[in-house]
Formats: sequence, C-alpha cells, structure tokens
Amino acid sequence: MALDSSGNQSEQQQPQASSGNGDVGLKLRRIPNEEHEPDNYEDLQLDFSPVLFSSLERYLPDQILNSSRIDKARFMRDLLSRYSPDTDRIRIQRHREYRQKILSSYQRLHGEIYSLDPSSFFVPSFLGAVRQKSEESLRSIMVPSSPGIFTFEMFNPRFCEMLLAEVEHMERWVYDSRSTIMRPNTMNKFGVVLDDFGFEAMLQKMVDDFISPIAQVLFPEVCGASLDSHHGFIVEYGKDRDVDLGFHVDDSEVTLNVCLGKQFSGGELYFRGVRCDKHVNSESSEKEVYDYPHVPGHAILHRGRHRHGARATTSGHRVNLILWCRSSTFREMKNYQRDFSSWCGECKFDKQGRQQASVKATKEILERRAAEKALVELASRSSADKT
Ligand SMILES: O=C(O)CCC(=O)C(=O)O
Ligand SMILES: [Fe+2]
Repeated sequence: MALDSSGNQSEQQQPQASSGNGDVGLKLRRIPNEEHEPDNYEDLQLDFSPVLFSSLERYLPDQILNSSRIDKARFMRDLLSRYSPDTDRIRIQRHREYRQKILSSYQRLHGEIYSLDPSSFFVPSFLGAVRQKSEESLRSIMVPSSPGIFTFEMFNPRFCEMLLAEVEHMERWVYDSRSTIMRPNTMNKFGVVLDDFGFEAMLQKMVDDFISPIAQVLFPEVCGASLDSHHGFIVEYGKDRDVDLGFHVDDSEVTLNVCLGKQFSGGELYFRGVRCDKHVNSESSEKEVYDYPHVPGHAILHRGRHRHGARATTSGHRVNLILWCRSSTFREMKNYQRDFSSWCGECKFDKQGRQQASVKATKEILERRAAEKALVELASRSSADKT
C-alpha cells in the first residue's frame, strides 16, 4: 500500500484528531509514551524503515497519537523528510526497491520462523531469565568470561536447524535466480542480510523484548535500554565460504552473535578491549586479551566497540547469526561528549593517569606548604630564643 504525498490511501480512514497543515507546529514528546502500543507499518510503502515508524510513534504528541494509522504515518514521514538529506532519501528508496524485489520473488522455506515465537526459538533457561527481568536472574545464565563480554545458551537446536535450512534455501535462490545480493558488510564475501529477506520485524522484536532488557542491565553506559534499530545478518565460514574475519569494531552499540552450527573446527573470536573512535588503534593490555570458541546454540554479547576478529575456520562449515543493535539516543549523545572513560579502556587509562598526576601535584603542594610553615615556625622560634 503506497502513501502518496497528499496522504491519500485506499485504507479506510478513522475520524481525524488532527490533519493536514495543522500538524506542522506540533512537537514530538521529549519522553516516549512507554504504555502506548505502536501500530505496524510493514504494509505501507514509506520512504523510511517501517520499524522506525513504530519506534517513533511513542514520541508523537497526543493529538497525533490518537489519530488514524495513516495520519500518524503521514505526520512521521513529513517530519523525517524534513531532516533527511536528498541523498539519504534516494539511498533509502533504492534499498526499499531492492528489498521489495527479493520479497516478491523469494519463496520462504520455513514461514514460521519469520515471526518471533520465544518458546520455540529459545532454550527455557534463557526465556526464564529474561522474563524474570532481574539482574540476578540474567547474571545466573551468564558463563563467566571476560569483563564486558557475556556468553549464554540461547537458541533451541530445532530453531538453529530451521534457520540454517532457510539460509541454505536463500543461497540456492540467489544462485538459481542469478540474483546479485548485498552481503552483510565490506568484510564478508558470503552470508546474507536477514533484514533484506523479510526478517526485520522479527529481529527487531527480538531486540526489543530480549536483547534490550539484557543490555539495559549489562551495558547501561551505551544506552542498552534503547536499542531502537539493528542490522541482522548471517556470516558463513569454511570451504567455499569466508575463511576468517579481520580485527575490527562493529557499527553497533551492542552485538549479539549466536552460532547456529554446523560442525567445524577453529573460528574462535578474539577480543582486545573496548575503544572509542580516537583510541581504536591503541595497544591492548594483557587483561584485555580474551578468546572465545563458538558453541552451536550459544550466544556471545559484547559492546560493538569491543575490538575483535574471528580466526580461520579450519574445517567444516560455521554459520552465525549476528545482530548489530543500535541506539539513536546513544549516537546523538555521543556527539556532545569527549570523555568515554565509562567504557573506553584507553580513555579510562588516560583519566586514571590524569587523576594520579593531580593527586601527586596536590600532595606536593601540601607537602611544600607544610615545609614552608615548619620553616616559618622554626625561624620565629629561633628569633624568640635570641631575644
Ligand atoms: O565470525 C564471527 O563469529 C564474528 C562476526 C563478526 O564479528 C561480525 O560480523 O561483525
Ligand atoms: Fe564483529
């Protein structure tokens, strides 16, 4: 369903609370209305991601929030267009057409995995821990690893099998239809972007209902509670696939990486500390060195800025689901900050150095003052002795 510039739709319209030019002066709320359940915009042809519309909906002023879905979509589209440069708009439009082309011709193998079904996707320990919503319950399923890195069992073997089969089915479709698809990022020659194949809404729900509540507890300093978008993809290693992955940071605040299988050796992740943009190439300390061997069904959760790479998969076939989870709030806040010592190892080290230097300088001043005072007292005592 397309939304034309006048907002006319074939969908039946409800009475309008506010419409047309009258909306222009209305401002978004500063604090989202968390109780409001946003509409779904998947079926509308919009210039921006439907997920963005659902997220933005909670910030709408009451006058718009109570109006029809179409009016809300029109209001948000106009607002976003005002802030989006033309080049962005063209890029978004092309990407939407690209996705539309895939969706209109790709036949799903397991349609049931395109909607989140927690009890069939997740193991009971993971489901129970997130549902209890306490820090204690979340920490109880985490395997001790290294500071800022959390590992836990997450996917049921049956779900792993179905997703693996779906990925194989996608690759076969790409080959048979001679389609050219966009690979997950510049580092991978293989793998698929799940969001382009219709998984975007399911994966964002996984982020909203499961990853954000965990990140809120484990990564509050990068706005873990407000992960409002993601890039969800599959990486594949082994014979006739990628071999390894170079040292890098992810374009995410928090990354979830789950191994789906199959059988393989090698492919360990290696970590070397969290860094901000300025310190991304700095040395790492011994304490920051950590290696993680993948286990099918198990997840590893880390900050996107935690420097890492993947060693060569030396035999077999390794397939992982990666979710780069992003927070627009964190990205906006970052523009106004210089000190990232709450999460960057090097900023923290610099800050400690500055604090130690300042303590040392203060101590020296106090010692000098005490010595001067003692000298004055000595001098006054000796002159009193003489008289
Ligand atoms: O191969 C892996 O498990 C890691 C992949 C990764 O770090 C990435 O795609 O950003
Ligand atoms: Fe990565």
